[in-house]
Amino acid sequence: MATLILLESSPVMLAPWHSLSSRVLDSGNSPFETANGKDVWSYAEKNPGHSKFIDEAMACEARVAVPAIIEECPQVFDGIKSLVDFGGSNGTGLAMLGKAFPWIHGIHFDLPYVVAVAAKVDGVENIGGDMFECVPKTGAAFLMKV
Ligand SMILES: C[S@@+](CC[C@H](N)C(=O)[O-])C[C@H]1O[C@@H](n2cnc3c(N)ncnc32)[C@H](O)[C@@H]1O
Repeated sequence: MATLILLESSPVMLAPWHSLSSRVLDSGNSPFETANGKDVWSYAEKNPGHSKFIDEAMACEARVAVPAIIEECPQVFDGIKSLVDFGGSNGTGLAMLGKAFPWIHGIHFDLPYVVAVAAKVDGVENIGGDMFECVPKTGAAFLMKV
């Protein structure tokens, strides 16, 4: 979990804590936007190093959470032919699900700049897009921390 702790304690992520009043008293902008000039995902798009930092931090949490899902509730995936991981970051979680349940056609869906640098995984299709505008057709949806 080291990368997650390093991300959350980085100057970019700590600065919003000093701008909490922006939400309550001022413009209604999020504290992140007040501190860093853009919302969190636009900021990541313009700062590839920070985006990679987020992806790696999400992956270290996924390496803990997804094996627990696979071990504790495999029956959830019975009969599922296709599954979209919405906001799947660098695809770490979906790759683990695909390995555990190889009959599932996985679709890794995230913002285009995130998918562009995600690893290619056998049995997994990468699709970039904005989930608030259009989503791929699928049998099931997987959302973790989104
Ligand atoms: C907190 S991360 C969660 C990552 C992953 N699901 C996990 O739990 O490890 C949120 C993800 O949602 C993606 N995201 C944010 N807004 C999105 C949108 N409008 N459409 C698609 N993906 C989006 C981000 O790029 C990011 O990868």
